[in-house]
Amino acid sequence: MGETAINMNTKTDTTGPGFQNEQTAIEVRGLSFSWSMEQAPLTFPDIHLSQGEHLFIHGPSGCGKSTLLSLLAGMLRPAGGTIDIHGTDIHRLGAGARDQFRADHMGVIFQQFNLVPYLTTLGNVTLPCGLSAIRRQRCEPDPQNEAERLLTALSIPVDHWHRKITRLSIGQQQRIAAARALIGTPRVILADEPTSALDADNRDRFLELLLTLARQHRTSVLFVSHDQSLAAHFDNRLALGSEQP
Ligand SMILES: Nc1ncnc2c1ncn2[C@@H]1O[C@H](COP(=O)(O)OP(=O)(O)OP(=O)(O)O)[C@@H](O)[C@H]1O
Repeated sequence: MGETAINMNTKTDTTGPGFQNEQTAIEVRGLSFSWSMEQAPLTFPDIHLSQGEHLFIHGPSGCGKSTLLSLLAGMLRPAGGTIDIHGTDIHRLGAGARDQFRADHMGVIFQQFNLVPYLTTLGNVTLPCGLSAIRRQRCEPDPQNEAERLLTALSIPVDHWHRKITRLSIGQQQRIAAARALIGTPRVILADEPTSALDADNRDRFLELLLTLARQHRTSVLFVSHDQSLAAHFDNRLALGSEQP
């Protein structure tokens, strides 16, 4: 078995303005993961992100960006290393507690959206509030109103709000996945290629809204994208694989 770790030429710059003395949001140390015995393990650079910082993660296809987000979300278990989110080592939690921690504190935008096909747009957006009392209590004034405000900000027409999600376009579904991640202001947003299905106008509006809301609520954002033109919106960048930052 070739156990050579994939060479992760990395550069991380987490010296964004004004965050040096803030509370640590994410601390990743010595992280590695193996998909199988046949594949060389993926190794990841250490990450330190203070509360409210935004990190842009990029790198060539297959370098491990989605795997890293799944590890951070607690959906994959590392082969080695630790992931602390706001002081909790998430992989020391049992499966149920880890799921609840994710529901309470993380908004995840998956590459494949993971929307619930039999629910409406509003049903999908308010879903995290049914799974987490913390997220529900943070909605102003209530989950329905916050969902409507997010959908309006993301330009989803009112007549789509009560439609089944499968009757919406891919670009609309991607924005609904974003609204679901943002509702109830989680502490951390993990976004995997969240603008891949959007045209340039919607992409810019989406990114502006995501980062504006995140700044207002001091939410930390880890944002994965191939699209290097988006890097300028972020204080901090992390290059995985052989690509130069
Ligand atoms: N379910 C899986 N089973 C086995 N190997 C996997 C699986 N998912 C990913 N891999 C492998 O892990 C490595 C990292 O994959 P990952 O999807 O994290 O990369 P990525 O940087 O997100 O790629 P992309 O930019 O194409 O989405 C790749 O070599 C991939 O083939």
